[in-house]
Amino acid sequence: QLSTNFYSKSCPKVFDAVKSVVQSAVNKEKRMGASLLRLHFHDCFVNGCDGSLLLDDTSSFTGEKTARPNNNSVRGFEVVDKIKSQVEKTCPGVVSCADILAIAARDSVQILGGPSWNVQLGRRDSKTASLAAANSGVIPPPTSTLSQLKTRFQAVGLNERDLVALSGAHTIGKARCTSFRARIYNETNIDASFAKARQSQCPSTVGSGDNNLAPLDVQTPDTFDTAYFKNLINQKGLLHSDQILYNNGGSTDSLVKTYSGSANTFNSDFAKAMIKMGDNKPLTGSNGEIRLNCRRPN
Ligand code: HEM
Ligand SMILES: [Ca+2]
Ligand SMILES: [Ca+2]
Repeated sequence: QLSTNFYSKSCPKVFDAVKSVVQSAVNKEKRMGASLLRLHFHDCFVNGCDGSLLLDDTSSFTGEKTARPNNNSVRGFEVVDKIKSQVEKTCPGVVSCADILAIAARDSVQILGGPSWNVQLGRRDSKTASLAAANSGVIPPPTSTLSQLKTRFQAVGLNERDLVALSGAHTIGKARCTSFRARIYNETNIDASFAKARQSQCPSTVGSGDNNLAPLDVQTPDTFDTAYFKNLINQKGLLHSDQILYNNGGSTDSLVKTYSGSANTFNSDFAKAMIKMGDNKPLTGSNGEIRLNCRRPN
């Protein structure tokens, strides 16, 4: 039901408006591109791409921001607010927050050196959000096995190829010590000097240094490239869920090799998979609403 020309009459300037805010946010801090990309993922995996993640808690529901995968982790809400207020100035009441996340994700990837694609549009915003849904495991934890990752992606219409391509998003951005502690101290499929370097900033004791950050891609944390896949081949994946994609004999090993050697294949598969992910259960027609403020229902 979505289409690339959804706003061509009602808000043709939406693309310029989003892009300019994303550009200045990334100019200020490269990591923000990663953070914006992740927001679209965490929105789409919980009850579809409906902007639910953006809602603050209200008296009638507790939202998703404090859910396990999100708490002290997802960021970029102020940038989304800035985009929304720019877009509202240009075309009041027309563009959904869910669509803004999809466009901002695309722009972020492109600005950091990755592919671009035509974003499918026409999503509407949810009037509510669910802490329980966000905590239910639909967003897989970094401790997941490969088969758990596949199941979670399959549940939203994404296959194994999409899983590997989309995991390539970890070519940018950062993770907290608490997300990779178990891997760097306990696992064997990890490069020894890499583990040592990470351990120096992430103490083994649970609760100490939990929020210390490390780049997901040890080589080029601010560039959207294929270094992530080269890291996996060198056993330098930061998360358990990263390294599991290249595990000597695993079903995804050959895809990792393909992407590590071909930016064109990776870029094209990543773009396709992003469009598929963005197609998950959108609200359309008269369902949902166009929120005026992304943080609360109208
Ligand atoms: C395959 C399953 C996935 C798992 C288990 C996973 C897990 C994680 C974890 C644990 C972090 C670090 C969070 C923290 O420590 O605060 C992270 C960061 C990130 N993830 Fe994923 N992720 C997955 C897939 C994806 C997908 C599909 C995307 C986007 C298309 C994505 C984009 C990102 C980005 C860009 C960051 C860095 C964010 C920042 O620096 O603000 N991830 N992910
Ligand atoms: Ca959602
Ligand atoms: Ca990179």
